[in-house]
Amino acid sequence: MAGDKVETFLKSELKKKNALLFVLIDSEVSKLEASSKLAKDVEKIGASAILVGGSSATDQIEMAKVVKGIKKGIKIPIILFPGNVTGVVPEADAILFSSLMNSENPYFISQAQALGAPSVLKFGLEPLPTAYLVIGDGTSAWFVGSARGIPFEKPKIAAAYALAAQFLGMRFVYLEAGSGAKSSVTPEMVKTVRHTFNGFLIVGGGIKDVKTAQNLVKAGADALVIGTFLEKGGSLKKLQEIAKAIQRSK
Ligand SMILES: CC(C)=CCC/C(C)=C/CC/C(C)=C/CC/C(C)=C/COP(=O)(O)OP(=O)(O)O
Ligand SMILES: O=P(O)(O)OC[C@@H](O)CO
Ligand SMILES: [Mg+2]
Repeated sequence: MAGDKVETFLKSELKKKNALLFVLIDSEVSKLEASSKLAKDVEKIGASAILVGGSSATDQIEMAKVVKGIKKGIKIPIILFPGNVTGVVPEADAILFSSLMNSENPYFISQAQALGAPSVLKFGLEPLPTAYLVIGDGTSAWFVGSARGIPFEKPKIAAAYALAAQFLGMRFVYLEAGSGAKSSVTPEMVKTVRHTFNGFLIVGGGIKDVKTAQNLVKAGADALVIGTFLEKGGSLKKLQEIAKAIQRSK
C-alpha cells in the first residue's frame, strides 16, 4: 500500500501554517508547459499541494503527461482530484478518493470508486478518503455529478453529511461550491461543519480575494482550493497575499 506520507505531510504543514492553500490545475485548461511553470510558481509563494483534475477531464493521456511534467519541478505533493475514473493516473503522490455523498446517482457515490480503486492500488497512489459535498447548483461538478446541491443557507444539512462522513471513517471533507462559482461557501456553513467534523476540512469554489479566504479560514477551514482565479489570469502576487493572509487568520 502507498502509506500515509501525504496525509502526514498535510497535517504537519497545518500545524506550522494554520491553514493551507491548494492550487487546482485543470489539465483540460493548462497544458503541459503552462502547468509545470504554474506549479513551480505557486510552490514558491507557499501553496502546500497541487490538485490535478477537472470535472470534464477525460483525456487520461494528457492528464498523465501534465502530472509527470509538474512532478519534476516541485517538492509539494501532487494530489489527483478525479471527476471520474479517467482522473486516476500514475505518478501523482495521492488522490482525493472521494465520494459525492449528496449525488442522486450511485455511480458518483460508490461505483466510480470501485472502478477506480484497482488503478489507485496499481499506481501506488495514497488514497485520501474524502466526502465531497457539492453546495448549491449550476456548476460543472453539480451537473456532471448529478448532485442534489445542499443549499448555501442550510449549514446544518452540510454538517449532518460531514458527521455521517466521519462515522463512515472518512478523514477529509471537501465543501465544494463548484469551480468558478459566483460565491463561495459561507463562513457560517464552514463554522457549523467545523463544530461537527473532526478531520481535515477542505473548502473550494469561487474563492478569489483575501477577505473571503480569511473569513473561511477563521470559520475553520483547514485548506482552501483555488483554481479559476489563476485560469482567468489572476496574478501570483494576489495569490501570495491570499496565502500569507490565511496562514495567520485563524
Ligand atoms: C474516486 C474516483 C475514482 C472518482 C470520484 C468520482 C466522483 C466522486 C466525482 C464527483 C463528481 C465530479 C464531476 C467532480 C468534479 C471534481 C472536479 C475535478 C472539479 C473541478 O472543477 P472543474 O472541472 O475545474 O470545473 P470546470 O469543468 O468548470 O472546469
Ligand atoms: O475554480 P475555483 O472556483 O477556484 O474552485 C476550485 C475548486 O473548488 C473547484 O473544484
Ligand atoms: Mg476547470
